[in-house]
Amino acid sequence: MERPGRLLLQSELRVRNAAYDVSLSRSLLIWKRRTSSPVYHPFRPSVCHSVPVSEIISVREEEEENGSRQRDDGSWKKIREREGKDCRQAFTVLYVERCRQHRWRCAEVTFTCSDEAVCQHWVSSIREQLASNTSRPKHLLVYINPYGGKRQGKRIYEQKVAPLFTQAGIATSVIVTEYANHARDHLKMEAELKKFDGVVCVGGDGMFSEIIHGLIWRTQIDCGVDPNSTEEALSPCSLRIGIIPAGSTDCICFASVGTNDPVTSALHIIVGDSQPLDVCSVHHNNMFLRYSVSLLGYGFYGDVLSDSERKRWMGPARYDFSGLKMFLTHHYYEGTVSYLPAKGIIGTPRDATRCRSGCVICQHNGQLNSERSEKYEMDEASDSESSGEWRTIRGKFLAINAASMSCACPRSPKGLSPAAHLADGTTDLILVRKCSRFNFLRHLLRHTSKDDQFDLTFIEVHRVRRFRFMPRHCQSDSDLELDLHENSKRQIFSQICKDHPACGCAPAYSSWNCDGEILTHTAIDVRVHGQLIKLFARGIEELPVFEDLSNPCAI
Ligand SMILES: CCCCCCCCCCCCC/C=C/[C@@H](O)[C@H](CO)NC(=O)CCCCCCCCCCCCCCC
Ligand SMILES: Nc1ncnc2c1ncn2[C@@H]1O[C@H](COP(=O)(O)OP(=O)(O)OP(=O)(O)O)[C@@H](O)[C@H]1O
Ligand SMILES: [Ca+2]
Repeated sequence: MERPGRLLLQSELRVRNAAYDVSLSRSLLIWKRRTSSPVYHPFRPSVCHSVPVSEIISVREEEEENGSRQRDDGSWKKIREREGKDCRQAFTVLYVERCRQHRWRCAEVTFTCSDEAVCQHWVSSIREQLASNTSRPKHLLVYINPYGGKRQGKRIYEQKVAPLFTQAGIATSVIVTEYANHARDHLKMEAELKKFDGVVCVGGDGMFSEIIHGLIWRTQIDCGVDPNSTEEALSPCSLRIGIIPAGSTDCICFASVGTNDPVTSALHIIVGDSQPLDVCSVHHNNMFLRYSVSLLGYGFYGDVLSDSERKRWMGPARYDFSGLKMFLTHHYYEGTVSYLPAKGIIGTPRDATRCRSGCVICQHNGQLNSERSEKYEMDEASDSESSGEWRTIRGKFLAINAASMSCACPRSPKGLSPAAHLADGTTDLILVRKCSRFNFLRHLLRHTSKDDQFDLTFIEVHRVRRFRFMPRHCQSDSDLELDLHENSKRQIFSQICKDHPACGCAPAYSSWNCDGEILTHTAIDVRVHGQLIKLFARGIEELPVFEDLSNPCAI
């Protein structure tokens, strides 16, 4: 609980006709029921509420006419007329109320006071406090994907989010995308980012990935950095991004807020939260492909995604059907993984830490990472293969997953890598070697339970800063032209085999699932850029501990 600062205002006001002592300080609004009778009522708890000023959404005056009160949205609210008393002034405070499972909702309380001047003073004082909070957005650029998830993006925004933004006095420019990559291209070329202090993504993980692609690209261009380079450090984006979940997995929203509820996300945007986030850049032979913040998956998750793309009409259920189909098909893929283990960090993929609000591991490793990037700039040779720090693993894999965050989502509440951190500058590389369906099912089941996901013999996990993957069939460039014919023949066969599952042979290639989009290449080079972007979120809050004695109501 925040300690109350210096008192700014203190009055006796009424809430539903009961008398309350109401006080406003720099950090808290408190209203405490006056125990009217001098005798202490041992059974009546002295009702006291306190709300941090940083979580007040807005304050509005209530006009009153003949005993009933008109709200801003035109609906009428009866108030009990006080016999013979003069007309009373009233104002309503809207504030964040925490519910179960990290959900937030907008609660309101109406104060009536006898004297109009007092009422005006309260409204203007609270408004002054809100206006002085510079981390709150004033003008947002909103992209709505009408096509993702259950195709409810527009309805979700219009019914649940826009009214809250209006209440909070936030101006919005809304763009409903008409085709894939519309948002990315608009951000790259047309958007005048100077006008806005935030971007809102109404859609799923794929839409978010598209938006950060546009935003990061634009930021590099504006800062004179070549976005294609594999060695140059990228410039961080100053604009925060809010996610209104309207997709099928929504794991980025789930892992950074703790729930995929649109109202909760809208409230985190309104109060102006800020959560840094790692971003992976993916290249193929020095050509930039895409950014990833949640899952880069080859093998199982890649096949699930490519099979589900044809079933988008099923909405989110498409993943379960494709998942079952790919589980039964049980293909494995050969290739070589090389990675650069993260040095000098605290935390491992199998420790008991969890990334929560104010995560010390992200703060510690994040700084380390920024210091390192200066050093890195100097002697970037240190990262080349010759430095000997790189590890290489060759083998047959059912899945190769790089989780830059826990990837917690409704399907898998703990996530693919429960101890992964949002902003620690690393990604957890999970290698699932060829094994029996039974064992693979044991591994999958652990995604939905709390057991240690990695204590199985055929699984290994490494916390890395960079990694590369080369499928076995993809020869190194030198001898490529020699058996190009051989290769293309094999690719043709593998394509034929892929299209006709009846044929028993396993295809040589899977595809990479990059935040829910299929990558165009399988041989990739991935780098983690620590805390490259920021979300309108605060990480998953620890469950509220019992009100400690420093609770302002206890005074
Ligand atoms: C038997 C129960 C097994 C339950 C296994 C649950 C695993 C769920 C793991 C979810 C991991 C989500 C990672 C997030 C990736 C996102 O960036 C991306 C874009 O949104 N989403 C997907 O690629 C979407 C990926 C969604 C993959 C769903 C896979 C469903 C597997 C079903 C296997 C059933 C086997 C049953 C055999 C009897
Ligand atoms: N107007 C549009 N028409 C067609 N496709 C679009 C449109 N707008 C965005 N897209 C594309 O739709 C794809 C999927 O969108 P999104 O990720 O929001 O939904 P989803 O895939 O169901 O959710 P998740 O990624 O969480 O599983 C994105 O790659 C995005 O580029
Ligand atoms: Ca990370």
